[in-house]
Amino acid sequence: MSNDRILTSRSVPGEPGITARPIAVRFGTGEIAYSYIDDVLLTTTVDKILAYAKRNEKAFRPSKVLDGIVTETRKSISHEPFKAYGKIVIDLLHQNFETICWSLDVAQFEISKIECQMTFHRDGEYFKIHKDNRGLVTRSRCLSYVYYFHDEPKRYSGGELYLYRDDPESNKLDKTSRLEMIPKRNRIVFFRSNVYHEVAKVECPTTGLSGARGTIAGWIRTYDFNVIEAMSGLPAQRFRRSA
Ligand SMILES: O=C(O)CCC(=O)C(=O)O
Ligand SMILES: [Fe+2]
Repeated sequence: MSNDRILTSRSVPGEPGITARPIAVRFGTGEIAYSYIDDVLLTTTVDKILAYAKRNEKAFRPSKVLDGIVTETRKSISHEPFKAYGKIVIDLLHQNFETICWSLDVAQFEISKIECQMTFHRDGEYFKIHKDNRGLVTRSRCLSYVYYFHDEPKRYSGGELYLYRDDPESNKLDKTSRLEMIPKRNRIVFFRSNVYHEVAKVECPTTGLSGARGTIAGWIRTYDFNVIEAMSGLPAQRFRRSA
């Protein structure tokens, strides 16, 4: 695709869990682009994250949307805020922030906060089409990231991440514009939080977290009202600086 970009990712000094893989790639055009970096953590770190999740399976709860648990919209289990190993991913995002912004044609902005949650989609689970920044409390999310991990060999099928554009004329979701990303172990994907996206239903023959579709996902937020308004198309005045 002519619009694809090859980017250079940086390792994080003093963080042995992160590899210095040199390539990130972008797919798609305009606003429904996503970019990714493959093989981003050491394989031993991926194994440790999986082992951590399985050891802490009891800490996972049904995933929520803004209105709480709404299983017609979102079905999965999450662990939030996710501290263990979250720091590695957050360091990685800080270190590669310039590259990530460039890959998505977003001007660099002042980061207020990076959120982080660990989620598993098991057999039959999904997340229907949504944007990550439509609520008052989520409006300051600018960029979304998703790090993928799962047992090897991969046991599940489905679970694709689909991105959709807004039709510029009607400002409504254009379902015909679907861009597909098939989750790959040890890949981190980035997209703008104002892009419609969905997680297709997962099919997985195993139970529990074994073989399921694991992610560490979250959002890079800003304080900057101008950026919030430009990215979300919604008024930002009601945010305090801490939001
Ligand atoms: O798991 C994914 O691929 C996307 C997750 C997502 O859309 C979210 O957590 O808001
Ligand atoms: Fe999302």
